[in-house]
Amino acid sequence: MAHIELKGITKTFGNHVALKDLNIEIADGEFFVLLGQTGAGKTTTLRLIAALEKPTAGQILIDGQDVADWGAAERDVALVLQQYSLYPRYTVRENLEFPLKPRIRRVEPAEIKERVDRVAKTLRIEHLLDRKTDRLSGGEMQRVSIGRAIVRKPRVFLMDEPLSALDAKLREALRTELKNLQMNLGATFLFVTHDQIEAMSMGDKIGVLNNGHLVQTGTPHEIYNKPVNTFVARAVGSPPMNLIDGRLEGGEAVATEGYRLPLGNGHGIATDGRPLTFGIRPEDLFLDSGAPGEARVHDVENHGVEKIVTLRTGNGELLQATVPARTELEIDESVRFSWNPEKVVLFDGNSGVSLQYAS
Ligand SMILES: Nc1ncnc2c1ncn2[C@@H]1O[C@H](COP(=O)(O)OP(=O)(O)OP(=O)(O)O)[C@@H](O)[C@H]1O
Repeated sequence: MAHIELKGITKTFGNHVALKDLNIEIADGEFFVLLGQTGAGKTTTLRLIAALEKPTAGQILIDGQDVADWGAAERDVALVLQQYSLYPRYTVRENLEFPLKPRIRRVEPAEIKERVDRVAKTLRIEHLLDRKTDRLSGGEMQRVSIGRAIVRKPRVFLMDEPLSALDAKLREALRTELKNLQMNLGATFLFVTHDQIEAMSMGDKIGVLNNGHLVQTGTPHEIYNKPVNTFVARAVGSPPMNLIDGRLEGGEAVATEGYRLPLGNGHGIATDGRPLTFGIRPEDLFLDSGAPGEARVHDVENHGVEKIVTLRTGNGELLQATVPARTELEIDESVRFSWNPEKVVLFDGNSGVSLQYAS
């Protein structure tokens, strides 16, 4: 197990800056998720920690030691990729034994057997041990890939979108299993994904990466409820946070559209007239015949326990609200809406930075 620290890491490829002044601290035994869109720099971060790339600037510390001169073996990290890197002609058992065979590790045959059997049991692949890996399903192959990382008992697990090639149901099941596994092993995990649901459901901490910059680090609760800017606000939550442009006037949020909604206490730093973006989660926007906002029903999606209603305001702005499934709504029906004033997040209208964090 290990504590990892990236200090001021910059990585350039020619003129292209893949990572810029990245600072991340991952505690011993923590499940840290790096969330970002394609090209954000997620894989590069993992490759730097795994000693497959060298940083252009900055330091990587493992348990407080600068590992700049350490090779992959010395760093003792396991990398699990989206594509299963298994030997197809070998059995599952042989694939699991493989990382323990190099002479450098000197693991005794009896211990190899014991470790492989234990890992197979943990991952529920005991019945597959004698099967060739090219005869496995995608989910089984990914279990074996994870197993190959676990048998080695590495200090750190680096996982590069290991679930993204699987179908939705399997992904959901493996998400839970992987999280349980990490808790049982007490291992340090750095898991990268572009899937915000994966990030929210698995991470003890999430780091949101945008274009090589780490925009925010926090618990899933902090990232969801206190996004530092409108980028993070949009990156998590499904449907995403509603962002409404407007300004503050006498304690009310005045949307550019013309409707006014109340703002609760605790928003004292906002001055009248300043351009603002009001952020409100769909679960905090509600329909009520006496409410001040006017809109028409643009779309209704039935999700079983709830409905997601898209409202079209006077100027054609689209807002989303989650309402109980029993709510009856017709497309184009005229409705009134308001929000929970305590849940509104205010962002500067120009920079998009949350006023909670702005100076
Ligand atoms: N070896 C390389 N040479 C040149 N550019 C590279 C190299 N590796 C990565 N890059 C660039 O660095 C940026 C970050 O790439 P990286 O693979 O880390 O992104 P990512 O977040 O993992 O994306 P994805 O989700 O698509 O895998 C991208 O713009 C990519 O094109």
